[in-house]
Amino acid sequence: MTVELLTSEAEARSWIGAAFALTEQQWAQLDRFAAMLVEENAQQNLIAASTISTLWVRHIADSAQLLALDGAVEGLWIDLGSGPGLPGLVAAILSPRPMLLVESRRRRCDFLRAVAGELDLAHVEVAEAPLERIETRPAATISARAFAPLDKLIALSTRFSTESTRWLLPKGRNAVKELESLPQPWQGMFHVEQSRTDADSQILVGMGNIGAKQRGKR
Ligand SMILES: C[S@@+](CC[C@H](N)C(=O)[O-])C[C@H]1O[C@@H](n2cnc3c(N)ncnc32)[C@H](O)[C@@H]1O
Repeated sequence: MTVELLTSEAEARSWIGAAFALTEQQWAQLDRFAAMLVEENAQQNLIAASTISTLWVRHIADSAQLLALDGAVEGLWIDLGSGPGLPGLVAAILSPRPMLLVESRRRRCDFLRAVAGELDLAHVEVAEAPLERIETRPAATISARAFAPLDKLIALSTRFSTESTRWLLPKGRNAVKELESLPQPWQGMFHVEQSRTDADSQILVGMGNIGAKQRGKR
């Protein structure tokens, strides 16, 4: 499907406002999150400095577009390797669904907790540990942005999936290549969506319990 690319900060804001019918409070929360992200970036490396001038396209809308692709309307969303909350905190501002942010680095978790606290996002939980050590919980949605190569990502996270889990995996330029490297039964669980924020990037959208389909078998 053809999507209209967001090419400016104004377009990114305008698309988010229209797509999610934002309240004033949500606008204020997104603006505050963006400001805290830029401020904290001077203390720890959260986003490339070169992307600060295009923060709304490159990070906020880039994260928000995942929520627009999510078929699940309720249930736990788990964001793997959340870093500064991309896409997890953006999705949590736009949706009241329970959000589990999994992040192994303490300073990043401190930032995630600070934002969730200041923005009063009581439905956000921060799991400060490697994903490998997180207790298994069934997820309605699993997202992972710049977290791990696809095969590793699936191996680490399949235990959180059920037959109705929605997978939202922005994969940049290598999306199709990574998908094609998966065993056939897993490939069939995904389709590819064009990113709204980068003409060369794509998002793998999947559905189901990957663990239930054994590697190499149809
Ligand atoms: C490249 S960053 C991406 C962060 C964020 N998703 C984004 O798009 O900006 C990957 C993040 O995953 C975290 N991470 C890597 N391996 C992890 C693991 N096994 N469990 C939890 N977090 C992990 C890193 O600490 C880092 O914050």
